[in-house]
Amino acid sequence: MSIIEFDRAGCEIGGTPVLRDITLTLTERRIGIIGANGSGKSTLVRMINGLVAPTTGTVTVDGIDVARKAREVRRLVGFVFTNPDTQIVMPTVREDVAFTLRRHRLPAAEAAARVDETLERFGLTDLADRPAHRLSGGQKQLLALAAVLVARPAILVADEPTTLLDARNARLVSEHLERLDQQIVVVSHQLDLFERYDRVIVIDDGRIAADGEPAAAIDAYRAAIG
Ligand SMILES: Nc1ncnc2c1ncn2[C@@H]1O[C@H](COP(=O)(O)OP(=O)(O)OP(=O)(O)O)[C@@H](O)[C@H]1O
Repeated sequence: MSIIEFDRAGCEIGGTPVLRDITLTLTERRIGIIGANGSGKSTLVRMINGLVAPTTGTVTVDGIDVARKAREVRRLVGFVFTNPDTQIVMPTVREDVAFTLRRHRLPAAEAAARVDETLERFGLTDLADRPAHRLSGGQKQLLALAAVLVARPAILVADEPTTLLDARNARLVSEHLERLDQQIVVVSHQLDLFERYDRVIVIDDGRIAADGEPAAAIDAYRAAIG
């Protein structure tokens, strides 16, 4: 697993502190982040791939400073957003997954094989030539995952990846997430998603309010929100 390290990291946006003094070393395979609306979860996970830079302290991934070397960090850290529509950029399912690999300069046959293998893994083979924007919400989220994971990042960060999905599709996406070999960091309000995770961190008003085994951290969060 990679080492994600927050060292007294803080973030101010427009003069307002959003995260304060976060010190964390994340080495577990499956990490969940929970907390109330506006507590700072998205900002925290966006720091892991340099989408947001800390305004104090540092965040590093395997020793690489995300503020200084965001591009290098993004090769290690894939990011999936809540709304897959914001991530789908190509007309068809296959083209969208293949698009990610354009920067990788792989031999064409190898790139095609990787795309096929990734489509298969996410149950998208039969939909490969369909217009991506016409997929269902669940299929779109699987496509967003496939398009990020085809590049084989060491870490996958997912910010509320099941929020827009119905219960069946939410379960499908969360099962795919759990099966990944990658280290995953997932933000969700759907607390049962984290039952089998290795570690859960509770964020409250920009600070770490609890951190540990899922059951204990979730109980602490439930107690705090009454
Ligand atoms: N780009 C921005 N400009 C202004 N304020 C921002 C920006 N990004 C975040 N904030 C503020 O920072 C705080 C934390 O936001 P963040 O999105 O990290 O919270 P969150 O815990 O992910 O919330 P939610 O559960 O609602 O998604 C909020 O008060 C939000 O309004």
